[in-house]
Amino acid sequence: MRVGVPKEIKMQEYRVGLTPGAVREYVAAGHKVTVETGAGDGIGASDEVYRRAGATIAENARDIFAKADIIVKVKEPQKSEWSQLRENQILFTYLHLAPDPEQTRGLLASGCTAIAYETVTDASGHLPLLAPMSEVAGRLAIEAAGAALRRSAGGRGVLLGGVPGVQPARVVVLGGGVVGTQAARMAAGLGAEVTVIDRSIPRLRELDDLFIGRVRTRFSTIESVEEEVFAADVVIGAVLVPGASAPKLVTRKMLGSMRPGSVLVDVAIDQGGCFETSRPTTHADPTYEVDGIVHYCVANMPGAVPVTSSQALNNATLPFGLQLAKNGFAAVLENQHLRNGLNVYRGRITNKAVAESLGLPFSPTEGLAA
Ligand SMILES: NC(=O)C1=CN([C@@H]2O[C@H](COP(=O)(O)OP(=O)(O)OC[C@H]3O[C@@H](n4cnc5c(N)ncnc54)[C@H](O)[C@@H]3O)[C@@H](O)[C@H]2O)C=CC1
Ligand SMILES: CC(=O)C(=O)O
Ligand SMILES: [Mg+2]
Repeated sequence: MRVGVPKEIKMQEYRVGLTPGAVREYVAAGHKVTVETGAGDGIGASDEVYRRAGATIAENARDIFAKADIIVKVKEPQKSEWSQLRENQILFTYLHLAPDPEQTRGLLASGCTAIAYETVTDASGHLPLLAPMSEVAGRLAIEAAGAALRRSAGGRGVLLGGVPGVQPARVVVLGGGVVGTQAARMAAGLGAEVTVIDRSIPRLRELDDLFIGRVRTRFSTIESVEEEVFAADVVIGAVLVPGASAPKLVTRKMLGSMRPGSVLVDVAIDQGGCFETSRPTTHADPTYEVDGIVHYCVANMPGAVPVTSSQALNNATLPFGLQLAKNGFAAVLENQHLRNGLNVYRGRITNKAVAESLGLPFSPTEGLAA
C-alpha cells in the first residue's frame, strides 16, 4: 500500500501523522511511505531522518494526495486538503465532524473513506486513539488554567495550590473520563481543591477509589453543576458523548454568578464545547473574556507539545494503521473497532451520532462491501 503523510497545516500544529519510528514499522511490513518535506520539523525529525527510516520525501502535499492509497494525518483536513481527497482513498486522522458542517460537506463531496481517530473503539468500549491526546490535553489543561488565573493574564490572581495558611484554588472538572482524570490528577498534585462531576456513577466510583479522598466526586445534575461552577476558580470542560456535539453544561447566564477572573478551559471545544460561550481559539491567541470570565478554548492543545504527543499518538494508531495498510477497506469490514471509526464512506455519513448532530442522513455500515 502507498501511505502518505502530509505536513500538518492547521495553525500552530506541530505534530506529525507518522513518526520516523512508525515509518520503519510500515516499511518493514512492505509498504511504501511518502512524507512531505518538513513534516517532522515540529518534532525535530528532519527529512534525512525520515529517509533513513525508509520513507520517500515529497516536495509538496499535492504529490502525497495525488498518489497515496492511505493518508495518515493528525488534525482534521483543512479546505485545501479535503479538496484533494479522492474516491478509493482512505483518510486516517482526527475529524471532529459534529460541529463542522463545512468539512463534512467537503469529505462527502470528495468520495473518500474517512476514519476518525476519535470514534475508533476498543474491546472495553473506550476510545484508544483519542485517549493518548486526552491524556496530554487533560494535563495541559491545568497548566493553561494556572497561567490564565494570573492577574497579568486577566485572571483572578489565584495560585492553584495556594500556600500554607492561604486556601488553594477550587478546580471543578466536568466529565471524569480521560481528560478529566488527568486534569484532576494534575490539579490535586499541585494542591488545588478538586471536584469531578460526571453523569456515570460507575465512573465516579472508579475515581473515588483512584483518588482515595483527595478529589471530591459529584453526580451531574443542573443543580450540582451550578453549585460547583459558581464557587469555582477554574472549570475544566471535559465531557464527551462520542461523535456527538458536546452538551452545553454552562450557560452564559451562569457566568454572572461566577467570580470575575475565574477561568473556563473548554477541552471539549473540538466537539463544539460544553460552555455556551465557548468558541475555538488557537495557541497564538488562546484566551478571551466573556462577562469577566477568562475562556481558554484551544482545539488542538496537544499540538503545543508535539514531541510527547506525536509519540503517544503513534503508539496508539500504529496497530490500526498497519491493518489498514495491509488490507485496505477490508480491514474496516473485518474489525468492528475500525468500523466504529468510519465516519464517511463514499459520500455517506456512517456514524450515527455525527449524522444526528449535523441533521444529515445516516448510512449504517452493515451491508457495506469492499
Ligand atoms: N482540545 C483538545 O485539544 C483536545 C480535546 N479533547 C476532547 O476532550 C473531550 C473529552 O475527551 P475524553 O476525556 O477522552 O472523553 P471520555 O469519553 O474519556 O470522557 C468523557 C466523560 O464525560 C462524561 N459525560 C458525558 N456527558 C456528561 C454530562 N452531561 N455531565 C457530566 N459528564 C458527562 C462521560 O460519562 C465520560 O466519563 C472530547 O471532546 C475530546 O475530543 C481531547 C484531546 C485534545
Ligand atoms: C483530539 C484532538 O483533537 C487533538 O489531539 O487535537
Ligand atoms: Mg482537537
